[in-house]
Amino acid sequence: MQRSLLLRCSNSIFLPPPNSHRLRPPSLKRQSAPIAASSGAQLPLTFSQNYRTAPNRLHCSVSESQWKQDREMATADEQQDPRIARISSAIRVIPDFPKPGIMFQDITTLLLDTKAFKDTIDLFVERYRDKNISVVAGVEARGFIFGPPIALAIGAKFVPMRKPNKLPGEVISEEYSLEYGTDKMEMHVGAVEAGEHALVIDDLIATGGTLCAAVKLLGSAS
Ligand SMILES: O=P(O)(O)OC[C@H]1O[C@H](OP(=O)(O)OP(=O)(O)O)[C@H](O)[C@@H]1O
Ligand SMILES: Nc1ncnc2[nH]cnc12
Repeated sequence: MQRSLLLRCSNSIFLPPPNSHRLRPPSLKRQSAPIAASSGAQLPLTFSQNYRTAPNRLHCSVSESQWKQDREMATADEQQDPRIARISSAIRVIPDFPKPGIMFQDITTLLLDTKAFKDTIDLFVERYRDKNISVVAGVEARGFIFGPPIALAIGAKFVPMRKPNKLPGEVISEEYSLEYGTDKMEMHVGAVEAGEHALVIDDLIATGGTLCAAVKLLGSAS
């Protein structure tokens, strides 16, 4: 089993002040492992599953020990790869946006830093190439920024997971809770086939609701 890591966790939810937040590199997490929780556990940014062989083993929960293990591995990664600190510092943190108490993780500043942006994509590509991933599922909107270059580089198709009523074809949907509200995610029927390995890409995990919805959607697509 490989690690579950993430690009950025919303510090308003899980962790103390912004400076204690560090960028975590991407990694592969397979269906056999629990991936996420809404009860204080940090979640993976990316997720790969083979939902044909074991669809019922998918859980949006992660144990405390798994969480600690992921943190330790992430810290080790940060110490070993100098790109991670640079990427982390390129993400601007804006307190009280869009409402009091939210520490908004603003990745637009990362996009202005050409090296940090490229390093971000490269980290994911290095981790996920040659892993038999045929689908990169990008979560609207910020997963549309990071997902396509990763998909192209690893030779996978890109599947947009969109806000409701945006996709013109037949869709499957999943409702979920956000840090500040609720939303629904939709995916085109037929975009993903049974047996494919999918990698979910988004910029940030706060409650984990979005990631869980994406994983459920992929699971029900098979
Ligand atoms: O872990 P969660 O609590 O589910 O939150 C994480 C999600 O929230 C943000 O998107 P948002 O819904 O704000 O939409 P946007 O990207 O369109 O602004 C972020 O880009 C993730 O998709
Ligand atoms: N803290 C946060 N920063 C940026 N985007 C978010 N979406 C949900 N919570 C967020």
